[in-house]
Amino acid sequence: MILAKNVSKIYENGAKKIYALNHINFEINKGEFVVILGQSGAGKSTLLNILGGIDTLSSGEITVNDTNLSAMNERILADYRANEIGFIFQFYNLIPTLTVYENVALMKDIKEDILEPTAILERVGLKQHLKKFPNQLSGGEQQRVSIARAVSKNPEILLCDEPTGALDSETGCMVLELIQDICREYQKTAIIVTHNANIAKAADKVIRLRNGKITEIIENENPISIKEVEW
Ligand SMILES: Nc1ncnc2c1ncn2[C@@H]1O[C@H](COP(=O)(O)OP(=O)(O)OP(=O)(O)O)[C@@H](O)[C@H]1O
Repeated sequence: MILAKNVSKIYENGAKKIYALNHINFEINKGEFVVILGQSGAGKSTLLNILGGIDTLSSGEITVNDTNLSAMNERILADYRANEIGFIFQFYNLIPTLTVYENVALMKDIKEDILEPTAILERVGLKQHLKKFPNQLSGGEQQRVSIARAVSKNPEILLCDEPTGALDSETGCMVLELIQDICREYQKTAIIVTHNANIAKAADKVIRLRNGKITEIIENENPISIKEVEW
């Protein structure tokens, strides 16, 4: 479904070139739960942003369902972001002046036929909180709103950048479990960037980055459930 061939991303800093991604190759199949691991500066967010169509690569090729991301013009890329991608960020990025319901329903402005916000908020366990504002919720609850928002567009791919980074380990575990369950139920592909190597055993595939290069790709035949992960 996603095929990356010889992908590089270079930032130019004066005469100095920084290879945020350095000739990487990988493949992600539909429905896979993929974890991207690596230390700070390894290139994880750069990769996620390119996959999400909010950044561009310098060379190489990424195809998603046989469509070449680099060949998309701005309008097609905007459609790709609207239809194919759901983003989940570390700090939730909810709009503080909108209610829980409104934060999800807002997606109608991006895509007409979204999943019904109340149903999806019910699925993530927030039925009782529809009229609350984000600052009246815990961090874990806010992240569940952002999961509902990402899933409401019914995209094929969920991109999650450190989704548990601001949460305690127990809440983080519940959030990851929810992402994993939702991906299985709705048959989504999830790509999760994290510093936390413990969740690797729960992934179908682990891509390990270091200084912009892939050092290892592991495929787990029998991934464990998030519940079984030792934190
Ligand atoms: N806009 C930019 N301009 C210049 N260099 C950048 C830019 N964005 C990222 N970089 C550099 O590219 C490299 C990869 O950065 P990236 O943010 O992808 O790493 P990361 O693995 O996500 O790190 P972290 O875990 O700290 O978020 C780093 O060396 C970073 O300094």
